[in-house]
Amino acid sequence: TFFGPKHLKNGCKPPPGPPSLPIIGHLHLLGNLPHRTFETLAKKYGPIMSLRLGSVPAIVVSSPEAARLFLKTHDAVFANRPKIQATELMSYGSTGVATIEYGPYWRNIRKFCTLELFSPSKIESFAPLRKNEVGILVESIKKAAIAHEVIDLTLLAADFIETITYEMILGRSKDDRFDMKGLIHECGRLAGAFNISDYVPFLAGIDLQGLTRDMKKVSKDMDVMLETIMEEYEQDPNKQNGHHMNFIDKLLSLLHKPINPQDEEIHVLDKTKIKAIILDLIVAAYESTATTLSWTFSELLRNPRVMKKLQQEIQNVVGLNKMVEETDMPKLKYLDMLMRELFRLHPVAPFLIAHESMEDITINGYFINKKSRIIVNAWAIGRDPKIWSENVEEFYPERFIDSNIDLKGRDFELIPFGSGRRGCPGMNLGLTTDKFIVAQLMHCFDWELPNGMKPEEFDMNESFGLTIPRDKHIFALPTYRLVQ
Ligand code: HEM
Repeated sequence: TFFGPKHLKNGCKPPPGPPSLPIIGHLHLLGNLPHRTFETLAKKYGPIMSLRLGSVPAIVVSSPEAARLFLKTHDAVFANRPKIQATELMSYGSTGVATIEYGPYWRNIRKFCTLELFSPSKIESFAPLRKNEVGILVESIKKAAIAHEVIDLTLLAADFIETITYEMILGRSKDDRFDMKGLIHECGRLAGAFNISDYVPFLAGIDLQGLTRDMKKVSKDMDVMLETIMEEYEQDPNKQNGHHMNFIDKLLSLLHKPINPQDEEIHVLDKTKIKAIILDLIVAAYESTATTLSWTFSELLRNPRVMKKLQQEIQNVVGLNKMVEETDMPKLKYLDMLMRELFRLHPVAPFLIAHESMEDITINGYFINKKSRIIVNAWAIGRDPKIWSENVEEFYPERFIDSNIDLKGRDFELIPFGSGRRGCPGMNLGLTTDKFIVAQLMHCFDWELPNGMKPEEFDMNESFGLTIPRDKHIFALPTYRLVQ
């Protein structure tokens, strides 16, 4: 079998796993929703489980204790990202901040992004943008409410996130020449797919699933968009050259210069590297934030009790005669619990982003090969009845009343943003945006399902990619509820 004697090291075996087939290993087991398949398999084989994806060894991690071992105790060994066809083709040879291999260049670009995009003062500096755009959104929903029109909430939320992503990262208003959100959505689908070409190399040329073809197309379209944006920037006579520079200005001002002149290894930024950084950022920012919103609205529509309780809390703190401000957020304790509950059930990146081991290592007596694919099943951890009691499937924010379990990467029961070196640097930015828009839309409107649909009939089907988007859009009927 695959796990023959050569895989024994110091008498240690690889972690347990199901029997595999020749050549394809376990690829045939995955199904359409692999996070669910892996959850079922881990119940039988344990929280550190071996799989073989064609020729690639993979370890599936499915408990808080195991996640702590991989993302904290031995974080440095697992801080690499695998090079897969998706990142090679769609992220300029795996050179963006989320896809690049672990090392000094990654550290420098991550530091740059943190300083220019994710720091508390930068997040704060985008507050007027969020406020303005949420205001516009509320006005448009108000019109629909007056006309008793059902609205596509998924689309409105996606447009909102697209607009602020453009402003924050690309430093410009949304541009109707490009379907950025469509391209990003396609990137997410392709980057999350288990691509046979990655695992069974001799089949790569055949492109059985048609993924290579789709990746080439989306990367070409993305490149046209990024090239156009960068060219227009360079030709813009008003481009900033003082202290009000935005993210893309700052990045472009480093063109042909080292990103960190003090570093022992000098990495000069060229145009392709800049495109790769931007691309990874817009994909990571848009897809996760928009998907989170769509699941939050889904759970609220399906659980009118929770929606009412949230509305009541905001009403008590803010009052019905004005809109929510971001400064109200720290007072909204129920909203905070609600978001933790949301990420427990819907960690939008079910497997985080794949990690890869950089050396052979023995963990809990199990031998793990260098270059193993590490799949942390954050989705399964959120639904483990041993951690969360029997009502795991229920959307019940009150479970956090007496619980300090937080979602920021310290508590391994709840890791929607991952943890450790490769954990999400955009966490606070994403959370700030999502919480504000959820609070505002629930405060300004009552929401009902269309055509007398009952909450329990509301469809919660998922599709699968790097994130788990809803299968279908959400339609709902708003009623304005503020007195002004
Ligand atoms: C609700 C919103 C968000 C969620 C749930 C989320 C989730 C995640 C997860 C699970 C990872 C992978 C962690 C790992 O592999 O261990 C990640 C990585 C990343 N996220 Fe986020 N994210 C969100 C928002 C954002 C935003 C708004 C940005 C940027 C503006 C962003 C930028 C990134 C980047 C650059 C990485 C890669 C980090 C690295 O490889 O070093 N994320 N995110």
